[in-house]
Amino acid sequence: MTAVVEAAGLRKTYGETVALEDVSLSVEDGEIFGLIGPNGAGKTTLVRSLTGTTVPDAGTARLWERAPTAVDKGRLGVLPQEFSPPDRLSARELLEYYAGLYDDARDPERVLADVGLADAGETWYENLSGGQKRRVCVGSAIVNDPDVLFLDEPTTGIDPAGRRTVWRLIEELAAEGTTVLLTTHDMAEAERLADRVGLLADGSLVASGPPATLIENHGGSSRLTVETATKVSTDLFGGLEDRPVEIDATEIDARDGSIVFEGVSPTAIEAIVDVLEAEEIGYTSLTWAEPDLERAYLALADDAEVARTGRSKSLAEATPGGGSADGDDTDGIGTADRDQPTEGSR
Ligand SMILES: Nc1ncnc2c1ncn2[C@@H]1O[C@H](COP(=O)(O)OP(=O)(O)OP(=O)(O)O)[C@@H](O)[C@H]1O
Repeated sequence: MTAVVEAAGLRKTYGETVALEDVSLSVEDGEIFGLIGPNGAGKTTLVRSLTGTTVPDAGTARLWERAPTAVDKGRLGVLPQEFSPPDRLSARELLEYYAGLYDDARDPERVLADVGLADAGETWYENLSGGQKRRVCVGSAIVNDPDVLFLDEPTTGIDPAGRRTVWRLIEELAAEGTTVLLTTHDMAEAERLADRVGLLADGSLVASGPPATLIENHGGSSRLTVETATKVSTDLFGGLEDRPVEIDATEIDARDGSIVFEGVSPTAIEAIVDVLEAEEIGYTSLTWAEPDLERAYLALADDAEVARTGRSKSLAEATPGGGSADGDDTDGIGTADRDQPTEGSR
């Protein structure tokens, strides 16, 4: 396999903000690479470095072993996070316009159908719904039939059925050999589409690998959540050491209105239900969840946060009012007199 997209030791700062710190990755020919990470982690900055729309302070970005700015633009498809095409063109006219910029473009009518807009071709861009607008933008990024496609949150605002349409389209493009770098906050999207996923946190690539490997290594274990009308004591299940009933779980955690069994085996469900019924505890639902990419992501992002600040963000977020768990507000951001370095092109 050949590396088509490569970052080596990329660093990018904006004033005091370190947007990227020593980021290295490579995306192979025909691969879909998913880039995930919290808001402000540096994903867009990485995409912009790789597409030549921002210049890193250090390190190199390469497409087919060349500087991104030296690559024939006809071979690239780029869907930025925010994209504002001319309002007063219809969806069809917009795709025809973008197709006209390339010597060898796809049929705009076919692209309209591919993004699920065959019936909205006559509608002006400004009159399309938010999700329809995003579909046109996805269409405009693929109209030149690119060899490498950068998609920054392609399905934001698109309804679930439309999302699947776009997912199938991305899968088809990859099957035909297009290399895709996909930025997303939708873990189901990353899990379904990506051959490999990279997690950026605070400008650093903290983990990468196939979704199944990240899930296996960081996704925890199977979990049963029982929604109850009242708070239930874990003592009912005998704690972990001294159980009156054998509940096969690694951790039992009582919360307000729910009790969570971690590392629980399916055979334990019957015993749990027996306890609830014997104790006459009403419950509204029992939800079984296998580890998934979302849980792996949360665990990895939290590890990164702890490494950076010494504190768990999930704890801080669980605190009413969104303050930090220990009440320390030294991280609060003052708005007065704040330097806000910008780069003109953003
Ligand atoms: N042009 C700019 N000027 C100043 N700061 C910037 C600029 N672009 C990005 N930043 C800062 O760099 C950091 C990384 O931003 P970036 O947009 O790359 O994050 P992201 O991972 O794409 O976030 P999101 O998930 O919210 O889209 C943030 O702290 C952001 O405020």
